[in-house]
Amino acid sequence: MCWRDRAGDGLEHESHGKVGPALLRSWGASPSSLAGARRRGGSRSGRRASARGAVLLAALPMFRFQRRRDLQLRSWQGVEDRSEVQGLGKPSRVYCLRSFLPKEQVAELREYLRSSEDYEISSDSVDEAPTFEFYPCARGRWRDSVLERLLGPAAEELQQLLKQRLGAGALSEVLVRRYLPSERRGHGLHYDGHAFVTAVLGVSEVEDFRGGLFLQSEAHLSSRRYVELKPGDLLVHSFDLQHGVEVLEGCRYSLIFWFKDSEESVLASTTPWYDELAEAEDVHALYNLGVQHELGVSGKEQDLDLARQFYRRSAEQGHPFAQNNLALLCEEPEAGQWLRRAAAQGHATAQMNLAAQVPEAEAVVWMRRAAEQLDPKAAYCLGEMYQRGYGMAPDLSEARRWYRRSADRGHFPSLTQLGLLSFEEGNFEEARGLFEAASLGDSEAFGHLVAARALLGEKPLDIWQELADEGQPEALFQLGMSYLNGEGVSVDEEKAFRLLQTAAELGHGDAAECLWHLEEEDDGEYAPALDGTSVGPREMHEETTIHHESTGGCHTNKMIGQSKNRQDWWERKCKDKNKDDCKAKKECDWSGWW
Ligand SMILES: O=C(O)CCC(=O)C(=O)O
Ligand SMILES: [Fe+2]
Repeated sequence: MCWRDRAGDGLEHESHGKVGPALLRSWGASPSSLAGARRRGGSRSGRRASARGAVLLAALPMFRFQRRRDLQLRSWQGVEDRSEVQGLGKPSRVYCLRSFLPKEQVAELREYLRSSEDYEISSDSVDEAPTFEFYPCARGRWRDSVLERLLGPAAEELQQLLKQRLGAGALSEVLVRRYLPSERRGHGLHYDGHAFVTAVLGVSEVEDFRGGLFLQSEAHLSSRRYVELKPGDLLVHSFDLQHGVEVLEGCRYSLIFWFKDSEESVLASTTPWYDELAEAEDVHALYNLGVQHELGVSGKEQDLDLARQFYRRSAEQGHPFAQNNLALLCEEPEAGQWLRRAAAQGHATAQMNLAAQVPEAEAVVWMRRAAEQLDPKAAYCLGEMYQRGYGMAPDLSEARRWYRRSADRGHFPSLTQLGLLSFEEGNFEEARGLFEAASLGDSEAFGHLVAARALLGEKPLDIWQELADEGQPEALFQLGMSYLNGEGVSVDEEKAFRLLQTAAELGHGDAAECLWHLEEEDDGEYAPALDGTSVGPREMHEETTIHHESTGGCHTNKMIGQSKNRQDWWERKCKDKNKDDCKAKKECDWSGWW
């Protein structure tokens, strides 16, 4: 059997004969579609919510705000809810400005987001599935005039508020996300590792979906609490709060503002606040610096020794993500010890990693623990264990059940597996439907889709052509390879190159690699075919590779935390850097916001 790390850490682990998932690291989220190649998604408005009012609100563990007060800002007056989340170290504060955006404005926003055709389907930095997101504002610059009109004043008000309260704050990105049943269902627990302060605006009506944004104070799912955001409510939190999204039913739209500490950090894409906090042994800052040095991102050089040092300092304080990532960077027996510590805390990623390294019977136990925590990848792996009879008797109905559970949580490869099971049973129509749904987020499904359609009477090349005409990168690649090798068509190198080039531009790694090798082999012979493109195949290959390495393997992290000595740090920063804001801060009740 071959298990491939679909979460991918860029290394494409494969272990033939040995069952077990490849090792998964824990990263924070990053603005993924800003880095690396992009693909444009078509309009999905046809798939919009039909569930409004039909979603039954079964009891979910909800996050409760403890305090409430009236608040007056420059152009907004309302109620602020506040609470604390106790994880590692000091409690982390969370604020919610109720009805920050007026109803009519949110209704206009919602309609705009529903009909927008701007959603990207490039790989997410956390789980590598298509993002279904877009950035109306990037690096502090708006690029969507409608959203700028609707949200610009609110972003400005927030920025002023942060400057007043914290002595720092500059709008970095605004991000729109949608969570529809056939597309994306959530985001695993993570930090917004690049953002100093995050503000999430409720967009959808609460009856349109079940679940949504959650905060989680410990590694295990049992500490997960969902936050109810009505349309227009704004949740504000700092970089040390771990959170995620899990839409259990229905459709949800969300709008996220990311602020950095200063305009310089926005322009340079850096996160200087971690450097100061790490000096005070802040467990979250240490972890985030570990990630940055491991990947060489956010202005940090890639340096695995430094990454190990930062992870170790965080892991020793009990941070499960740091323990997991450190385990993957050190030798046995230390590696196994860290992994067991993280898994014992309930960190699903570490449980999956451990399952990859222990004997079969124990592997099943750890994988089941991870799968039962709603982890879609673990559910997929458990399905595969049932299908293959790994550590237990094969059981196809249990395999299907776990694949279905995983697919319902948005894991596209599980749909491919379900399709293959239907295919093997000769149920080609059903298989075709499943492969079609899977192909949205799993490029492996394309080959199966073509096979199923061929068995239903169509010509494979016609199908690839049809999919290529729709701009599917895998189809462009396959068709390109057919023209290159003369498979089913006469050889046409120029056409092949154009197809491969388009596929590579859309982020198809194999296409970029193929172009790169061909250019190497043929010593620039094909250069004319590549004229007029801004990025040559070599650069494209490198870009795609960097994209995979920096964003892959990103199963996310499980802990909410808070920064030790943060108050001291803010005070110091305020004193050193912004005396005027410091004065304003005192007038504005410093104790309220951090
Ligand atoms: O969809 C949301 O409300 C939040 C998404 C999120 O946490 C993120 O994009 O980092
Ligand atoms: Fe986030």
